[in-house]
Amino acid sequence: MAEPTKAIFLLMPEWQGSASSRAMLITDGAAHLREDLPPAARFDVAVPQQAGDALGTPVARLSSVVAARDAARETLRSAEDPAITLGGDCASTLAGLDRAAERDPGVAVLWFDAHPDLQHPSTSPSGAASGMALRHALGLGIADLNGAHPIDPSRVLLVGAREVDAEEAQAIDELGIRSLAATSEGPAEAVRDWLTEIGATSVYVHIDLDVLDPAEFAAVHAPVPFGLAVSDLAGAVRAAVATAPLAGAAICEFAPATAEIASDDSPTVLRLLAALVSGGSR
Ligand SMILES: NC(=[NH2+])NCCC[C@H](N)C(=O)O
Repeated sequence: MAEPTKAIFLLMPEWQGSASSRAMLITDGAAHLREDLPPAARFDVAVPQQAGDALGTPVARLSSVVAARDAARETLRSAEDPAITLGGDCASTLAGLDRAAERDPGVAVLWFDAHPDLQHPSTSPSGAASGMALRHALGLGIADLNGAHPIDPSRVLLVGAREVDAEEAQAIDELGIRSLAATSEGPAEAVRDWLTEIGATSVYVHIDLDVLDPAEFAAVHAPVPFGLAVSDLAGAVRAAVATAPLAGAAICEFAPATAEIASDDSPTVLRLLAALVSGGSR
């Protein structure tokens, strides 16, 4: 039997990085998830309440996104166990991902998302920091949001991206970022093979819930058809953490429109959490 991974949970109800007019549903979603997290391992990140200011940049609500990231960083400073950030938009991944890269330069990043989040602020169609999250993790955005420990693009695998802006397609090409289509058979095996091929010494798992097929998961702002089945996503995550130890993770964009949708879909989030800490058999 595999040893479960001991992890801490960072509840980070950040919505300011989202472009949706219904972004505040993320706050409701976070409140819902909070109840299911073990209190002893749960840390509430002090996300500003106010929308914040772009600070003269093209990034909407940048001041609040930066303040939230810094608050998460502070929480992580003394943490030993891998951290799983949840309850926020995709930019909520930044502090945990940077922490994982600081601790292990050999970390590999699995980016499960309907979008590659590789927009640069200067070309972003929305100004949403969430759509620029991976670019900043690579250290290729603006100084306010760039990671202090940039990930090498060769250590990133995009899984399930199917709504890709032209600038993002160009970046994927130029940076040589590998990707796996949502429709590909057996994502677990492909993920395992890739981690082995690049010699990953740990793995950071970013999950935007919109990577899932809308037929199986409704609690996102803007569902994108033809996504991953829940069982395929959970299986790929289990395969990943069985191949390399979990360095950290984020589960983002849980935005249930109603209490009923929240109740229907939160078990899926818990299933993904279980997969993240499943440890695998090493
Ligand atoms: N993490 C997300 N929800 N990303 C959506 C991004 C959509 C688009 N590429 C943008 O930058 O606005």
